[in-house]
Amino acid sequence: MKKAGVLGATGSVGQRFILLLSEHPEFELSVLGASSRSAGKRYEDAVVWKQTDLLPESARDIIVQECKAEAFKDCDIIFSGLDADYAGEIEKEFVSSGLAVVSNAKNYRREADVPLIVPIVNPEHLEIVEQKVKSGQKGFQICISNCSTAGLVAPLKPLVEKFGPIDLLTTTTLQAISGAGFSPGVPGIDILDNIVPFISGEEEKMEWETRKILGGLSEDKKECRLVSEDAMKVSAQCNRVPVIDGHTECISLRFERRPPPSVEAVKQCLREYVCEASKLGCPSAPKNTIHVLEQNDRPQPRLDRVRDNGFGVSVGRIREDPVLDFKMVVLSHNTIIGAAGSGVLIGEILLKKGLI
Ligand SMILES: NC(=O)C1=CN([C@@H]2O[C@H](COP(=O)(O)OP(=O)(O)OC[C@H]3O[C@@H](n4cnc5c(N)ncnc54)[C@H](OP(=O)(O)O)[C@@H]3O)[C@@H](O)[C@H]2O)C=CC1
Ligand SMILES: N[C@@H](CC(=O)OP(=O)(O)O)C(=O)O
Repeated sequence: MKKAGVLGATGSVGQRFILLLSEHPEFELSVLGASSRSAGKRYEDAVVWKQTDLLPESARDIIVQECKAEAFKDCDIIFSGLDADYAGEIEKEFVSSGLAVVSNAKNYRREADVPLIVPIVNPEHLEIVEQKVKSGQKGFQICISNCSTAGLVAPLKPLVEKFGPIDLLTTTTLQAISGAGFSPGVPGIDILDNIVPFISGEEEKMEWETRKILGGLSEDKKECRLVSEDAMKVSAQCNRVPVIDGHTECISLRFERRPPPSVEAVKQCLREYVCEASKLGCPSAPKNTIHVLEQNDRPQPRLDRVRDNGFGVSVGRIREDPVLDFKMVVLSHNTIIGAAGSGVLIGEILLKKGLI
């Protein structure tokens, strides 16, 4: 068993890490960290537990630590769900102390030598980490994408692989409230009977991160190369809706190549896609990476977000678009494949590759 540390263990993403790691076959929950408000307390006393699954027995009595590398020095991997206002400095100290950090925070996503990973989409970018480990470097940073971006790129990857570049892409999101975190979280008065058509920074993140995730690597495999803005124009509009978990996205896209494929070919391509983590036999990898739904009123967050335990992405209403080529509705679990689940799956891939 590898020892796992969790930073930001009391938050929305942190609680999901606790659930995913508490009975994991390869990782054991070892050290938990949060702010000084929580440090020194038993996890059960520090956390305001908001998951519908019960707080796992194995986590209850762990004493929460301050997020200092010294307390985590025996961990094989660190999963971070830290508030981005504090993640930058804390994660830097962990990496420079020789620890492997897989983070949900946005702070280092734009660094060229930091892979931005959605494990069901671009695990090949972990080659950057492989180079670092081979050269003797101990600590390294991996970032997990923004949660809406994770759902968006899942169907795009197999489509681009099979049918060539997508040059125009629009997405309108309907994002769950768990995406806004728990401290303080979205007030009931703002979201009940309502939709909020603004999520700070989200549209810019989606538009930029999509180009990094679908891009390649430099020749020496040391840096990421973005798809250029000219080659792929991405436009996102983000909305907060009264759903607890699961981000829905209405997307439209155009392929550069003419003529475009048929609707049936697009569905087939998505159905057949098997992510690398599944091929490697990672325990959390989805059986079906993409679930193509045929019912005309699906996917729906309450009904479809837990497909493949939240590691699978659902795509429905795939049809021709009179403006671009195709439109479809994508649903992904924001704290599982959009956050903590991706972290755990990245950890499993690192383990299979002997990088931790
Ligand atoms: N929620 C989601 O769906 C997604 C979130 N993310 C990102 O993941 C990260 C965590 O998000 P989320 O779980 O929603 O946020 P929360 O607000 O729910 O949790 C934040 C966590 O950070 C800890 N924290 C706050 N201040 C400090 C500090 N000064 N030092 C150490 N720890 C501190 C909190 O501990 P304490 O309880 O002690 O205050 C808590 O554990 C963010 O960077 C977010 O942007 C990314 C993708 C999806
Ligand atoms: N902004 C996302 C969650 C999030 O925190 O994303 P990021 O890590 O990119 O800031 C949401 O509100 O649903």
